[in-house]
Amino acid sequence: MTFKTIDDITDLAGKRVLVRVDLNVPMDNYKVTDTTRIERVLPTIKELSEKGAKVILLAHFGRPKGEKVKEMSLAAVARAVSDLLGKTVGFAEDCMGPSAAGAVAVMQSGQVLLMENTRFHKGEEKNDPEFAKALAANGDVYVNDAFSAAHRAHGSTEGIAQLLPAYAGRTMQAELEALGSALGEPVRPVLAVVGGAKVSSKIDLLENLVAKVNMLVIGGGMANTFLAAKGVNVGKSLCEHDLADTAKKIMAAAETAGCEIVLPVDAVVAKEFKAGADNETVSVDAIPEDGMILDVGAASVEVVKSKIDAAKTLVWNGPLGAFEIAPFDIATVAAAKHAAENTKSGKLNSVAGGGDTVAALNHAGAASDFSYVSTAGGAFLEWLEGKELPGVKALES
Ligand SMILES: Nc1ncnc2c1ncn2[C@@H]1O[C@H](COP(=O)(O)OP(=O)(O)O)[C@@H](O)[C@H]1O
Ligand SMILES: O=C(OP(=O)(O)O)[C@H](O)COP(=O)(O)O
Repeated sequence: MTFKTIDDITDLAGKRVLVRVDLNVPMDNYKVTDTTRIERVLPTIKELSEKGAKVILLAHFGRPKGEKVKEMSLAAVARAVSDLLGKTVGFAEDCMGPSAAGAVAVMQSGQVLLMENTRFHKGEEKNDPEFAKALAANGDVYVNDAFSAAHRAHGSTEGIAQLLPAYAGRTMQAELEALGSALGEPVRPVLAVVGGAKVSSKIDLLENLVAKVNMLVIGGGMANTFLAAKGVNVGKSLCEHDLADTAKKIMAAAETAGCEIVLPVDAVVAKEFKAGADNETVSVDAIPEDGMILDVGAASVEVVKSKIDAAKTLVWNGPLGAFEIAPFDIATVAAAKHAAENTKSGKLNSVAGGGDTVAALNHAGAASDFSYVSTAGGAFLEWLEGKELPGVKALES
């Protein structure tokens, strides 16, 4: 597929450039706790700004479902972008309408403005053409630098690209090139590790993924849904019981494809979701009724390590446990360090991605030893499945 890049935009000086970025960063009490995604979009912002464009950033944050949710405002993120860019980043209270237009109208060449969360409008996720039109009204051209949101056919990732001349940003280009060269023809056996909390939005892609990989380790919140589908009582754990049939279908597809599915054999359970909560490690057959699985147990970690040893290529999205709250980071840190060691010694090609996964690898001190770290989680897995990503497709020239 070919697409235009920033090199193809003529006469950038003074142009209003709407840049879709992914600023869906891990946050704690209005403080950004991992800045990787921001750092990755800085080259595009800097280049456009240095070439005299008016740089207008569009982004989503969390899943506010079309409502204005204070905790999901991008105002705090604007400050973090400003600090890392070393330049003031203005903030518009809305991504469309009078406040957006007013903020854009007073911009000078080279200035940078971040618009409020696009998902505060229902039209974003519906990819409503009227919403896309309202976004497009503030720009002359559109640049998509959010590879990690390119699996979403939303107003700011797909709809808008139909309305304005559309170009790929530097990170979008770099991600596609790096993933192509790291995983275009992966050396087998290939191991996928999938964990995290976005169960309903990622479970479907596992059905195709099992046909592409030799082993699939399932951890984190995702594992609970599979365990429950197998009749395990997961107590009060994060679990999507209504997806039991989907989980069963995936396990059947894996068997047909000859992909080994590895589920936890033990779990660290607690009664509260908080740092330092009292916890115990139990077999998955003995989860207390009032317990929550917050990490996979030590025996499961050993199994995961042995699968990493058996693999020549690793793709990883989603932490194995609630790594933000100690001690439920133990399994994720141990697996990350093990994969980093195997990569350093040349035994493993390791690719990991996802906002929280990257934060977890940084927390483990392992990110720099991975072969490649993508900003994308779900998008990267869908790319691996061989799916066309709507946000990328819309850039096709
Ligand atoms: N057993 C679990 N119970 C609840 N939350 C979990 C569990 N395991 C992992 N998580 C949470 O999953 C989140 C990351 O999931 P996800 O957003 O899917 O990953 P990524 O952003 O890397 O794609 C983290 O915030 C982590 O706390
Ligand atoms: O964080 C993201 O994806 P990821 O958790 O798969 O890395 C992207 O910003 C997409 O967010 P979404 O999964 O709410 O559409």
